Amino acid sequence: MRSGAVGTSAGVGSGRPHTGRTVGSATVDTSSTPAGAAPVDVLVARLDGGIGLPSYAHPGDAGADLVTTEDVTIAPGERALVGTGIAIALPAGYAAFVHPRSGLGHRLGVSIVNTPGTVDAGYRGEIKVLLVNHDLREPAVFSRGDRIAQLVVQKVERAVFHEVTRLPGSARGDGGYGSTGR
Ligand SMILES: O=c1ccn([C@H]2C[C@H](O)[C@@H](COP(=O)(O)OP(=O)(O)OP(=O)(O)O)O2)c(=O)[nH]1
Repeated sequence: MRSGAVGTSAGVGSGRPHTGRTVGSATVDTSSTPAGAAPVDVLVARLDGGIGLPSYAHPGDAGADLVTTEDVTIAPGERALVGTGIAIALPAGYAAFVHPRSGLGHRLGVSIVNTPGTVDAGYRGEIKVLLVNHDLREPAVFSRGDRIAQLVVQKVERAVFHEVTRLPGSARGDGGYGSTGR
């Protein structure tokens, strides 16, 4: 929990321990994981000593912020592959997804070309972010240490693909691409 004028309260009526912070008369859930779920351990190698570990801005955030190791200016409509200075080893059965930050999209028109980027459990290289500046007029300017993306760690399934000649029916069928109307 961040320092500040926040308190810890016991859950009421849930029958289980519950941590929260009090904002006005409301209690805001500050648990960073679903009830009873332990956080997953992810090994991190810092490839750039001046860069910190990925970090969650708030309890309960899904994405841990990633920063750029370099100063970079992206011209309107251009893209740039940017290093984050970290490499990770995820447990088997997990992947990490590199998502854009909504604030950068709103403020600068910056997103990620291949959003979300997929970091495989077996990948040991530096996590990089392929930023794109969608703004038509203004360059996007980032300094070393600026937060450029967020990393969401998730469990993933491995599928076994079984070929069939005919798929089971469904309510949607092959409708898509606006088939339900506007
Ligand atoms: O935004 C991203 C996306 C991917 N990667 C790294 C981790 C991932 O495990 C690896 C390969 O990514 P992906 O499978 O998307 O790349 P590909 O174009 O299919 O290349 P490859 O042939 O290497 O799989 O690149 C990143 O660092 N950032």
